[in-house]
Amino acid sequence: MDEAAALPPFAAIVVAAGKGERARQGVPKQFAFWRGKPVLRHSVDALVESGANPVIVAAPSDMQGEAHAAVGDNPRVEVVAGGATRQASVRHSLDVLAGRGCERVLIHDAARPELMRDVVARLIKALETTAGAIPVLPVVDSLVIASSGAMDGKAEREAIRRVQTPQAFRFSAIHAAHHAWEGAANAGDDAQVLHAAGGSVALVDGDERLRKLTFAEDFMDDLPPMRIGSGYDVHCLAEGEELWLGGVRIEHSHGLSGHSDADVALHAIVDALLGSVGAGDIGTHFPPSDPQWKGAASDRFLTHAVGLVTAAGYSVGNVDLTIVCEAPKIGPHRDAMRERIAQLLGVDIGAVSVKATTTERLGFTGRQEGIAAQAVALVIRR
Ligand SMILES: C[C@@](CO)(OP(=O)(O)O)[C@H](O)COP(=O)(O)OP(=O)(O)OC[C@H]1O[C@@H](n2ccc(N)nc2=O)[C@H](O)[C@@H]1O
Repeated sequence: MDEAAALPPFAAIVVAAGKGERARQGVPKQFAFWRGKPVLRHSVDALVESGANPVIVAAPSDMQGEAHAAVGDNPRVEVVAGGATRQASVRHSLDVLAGRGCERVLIHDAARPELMRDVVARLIKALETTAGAIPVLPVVDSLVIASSGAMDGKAEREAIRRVQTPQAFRFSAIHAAHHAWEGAANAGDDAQVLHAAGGSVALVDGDERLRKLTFAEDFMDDLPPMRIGSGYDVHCLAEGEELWLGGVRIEHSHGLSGHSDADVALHAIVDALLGSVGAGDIGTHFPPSDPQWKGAASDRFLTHAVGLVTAAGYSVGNVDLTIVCEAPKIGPHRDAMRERIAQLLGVDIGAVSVKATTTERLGFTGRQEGIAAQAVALVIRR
């Protein structure tokens, strides 16, 4: 039987308002790519698939757009502004849910991307008998009490558990507890808030896969050492247009027409880089229907693609570009293109190959109606 179908109705809150600088991903870690999509997207999708409705995502107030982009268009997901602290984000999200008849709520940290349906089911079931339930794991290492840098006794690990999220609560209990919280210091988690209000908190089995992504190396431990991507683009040749190829302006009887500067060579490289980390294609990031890209220089598209490769935990290894056209001759401009592309990619010129070929006057390129370009990119785990 489908587990989601067996669960009673519940809402979810995903706290994603932190800065996450320790992960050094260039963006807050909840928006960094991990296993092919933003960290935040993983648990939001898992909660939606488990039946959570709605899923409230508390994101930084100045990154609401990034949060919407990260979670995609899902009618069951609502993005709200988080607060200055995790607790403020949770309290505000609970207030957003108030009055909607919500009886159960899961509260989850976005930095824990792997969320298993069986953990959700265990947590929701525990609410039949307690006001709160949290997933925990035993401590396997021996523990010591430290004092001034020295061992000051042994701690009984049997009495200690490692706590994870999501944490499940009867809505009325946790909502009241957050508003009653007197603690000057920020509560470590929501179970402590409920416990301080006298609520009972049950322990259920957690899962090692629910680990929190905190440091840069957390983003790399399972990444394949290398990934490749390919890109292909075409643009029409037209009189009165400028000809930009490989980031270089070339004098020619015709130029390329398009929404941007139509640099078909850079576009192929952009798609190869985006493809290497599964980040869509150039048109999803820079829609030709979006007026802001009218006449845009394509080097900014390449810079954006390199940023996404970096955020995914990779750096550019090498790129191999082939320009397909009868004219102009690419040879005289090859090294200028290689130099400009290497500069944009942040790699040595030796990592950039620029080739050219005619199609023996065959097809649209042979009739000089347009220029095509294809590229392959290798990215290497940082
Ligand atoms: C660089 C930009 C800047 O706006 O414009 P140009 O200067 O090339 O015109 C665009 O990003 C250039 O996007 P590009 O992807 O080459 O344009 P198109 O071929 O028209 O595709 C636009 C979008 O439609 C999608 N698409 C395209 C063809 C197709 N049969 N189905 C699709 O879903 C693609 O995934 C792409 O995201």
